[in-house]
Amino acid sequence: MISVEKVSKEFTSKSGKVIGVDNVSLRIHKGEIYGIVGYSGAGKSTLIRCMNVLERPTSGRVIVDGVDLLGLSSKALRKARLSIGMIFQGFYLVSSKTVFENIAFALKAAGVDKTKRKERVMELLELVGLSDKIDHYPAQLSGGQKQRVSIARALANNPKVLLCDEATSALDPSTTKSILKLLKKINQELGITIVLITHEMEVVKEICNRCAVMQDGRIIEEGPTYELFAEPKRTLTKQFIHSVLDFELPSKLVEACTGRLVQLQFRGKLASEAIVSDMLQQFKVSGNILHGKVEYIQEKPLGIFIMELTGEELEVTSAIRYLEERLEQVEVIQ
Ligand SMILES: Nc1ncnc2c1ncn2[C@@H]1O[C@H](COP(=O)(O)OP(=O)(O)OP(=O)(O)O)[C@@H](O)[C@H]1O
Repeated sequence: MISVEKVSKEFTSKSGKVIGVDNVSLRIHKGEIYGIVGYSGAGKSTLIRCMNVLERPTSGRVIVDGVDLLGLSSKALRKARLSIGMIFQGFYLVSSKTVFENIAFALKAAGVDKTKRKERVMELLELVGLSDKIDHYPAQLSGGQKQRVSIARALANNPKVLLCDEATSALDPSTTKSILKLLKKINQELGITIVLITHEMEVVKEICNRCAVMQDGRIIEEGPTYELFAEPKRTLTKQFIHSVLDFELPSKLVEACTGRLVQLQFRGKLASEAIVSDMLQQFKVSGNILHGKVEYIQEKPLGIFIMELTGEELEVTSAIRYLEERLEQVEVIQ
């Protein structure tokens, strides 16, 4: 659906040239929710803005739904952009216009007649759950409601793609969840391909089928979300994953441990199998779970547990080997 081919974007500022995006190639498939994660300044906004040519790449190609956007005239580009909706962290609603007018404006700009506009706005407000706010002004809405209006506006002309530029970054965690749920519904029910950029791995974990990690204008790692969480390769990816999955034991607790501390990772259906209890039955060791967490990523479980194993040295070593043979990841941490 979206093909970004060797795209670079260079800015010229007073202090010289700045590279926003550095030779990025990406393929985003029809119907998926694709996340791009990175810290501030990584180039995420520039990259997503290249996808609808709000930012014109210095080099490379951007193809959306088979159309090479950089080869289009201004008029043809305006038309092509109707199939690419976009929402932003700051909502960008017109404060002097009501919810109805904010959404109807996008339809009017696309030449939709008055009766159809009314019908479509009602339909969109129903979809985003704001039918009762049709005559409200943006100032009378919460942040989450404003984002719902901007989603309705972005969907007004039936786009095939929705680009989300830090769409939940200004929202509290529970409002973030409700907006992510709405995006998922839009993806599933309307089949709209969604690209979102974020600095929060939690957002990626929640809804993205695949994701990319960006640093210094480049994509440094990419893949299905579950695989990235289970087996991150790059240091930065690990840092992002740890913000969701990791936990630290209090140092006093670690110091007081007399046995061996192991960190176990369970993946997929293995998470529900009784490997640990089998191990405890087969070896003369006792196991004390000190910490544990199971995250569901794309509905597949990924669990991490820290256990203290105590017993005769040989038994503990054999028990660890038993676990190593059955689990994807076993790390002796002390
Ligand atoms: N219009 C511009 N002029 C000059 N430099 C720019 C411009 N826009 C972005 N940059 C630079 O390009 C790099 C990437 O910025 P970008 O905003 O894309 O990053 P980001 O990952 O989206 O970060 P943030 O989340 O803070 O917006 C930064 O070094 C930034 O300073």
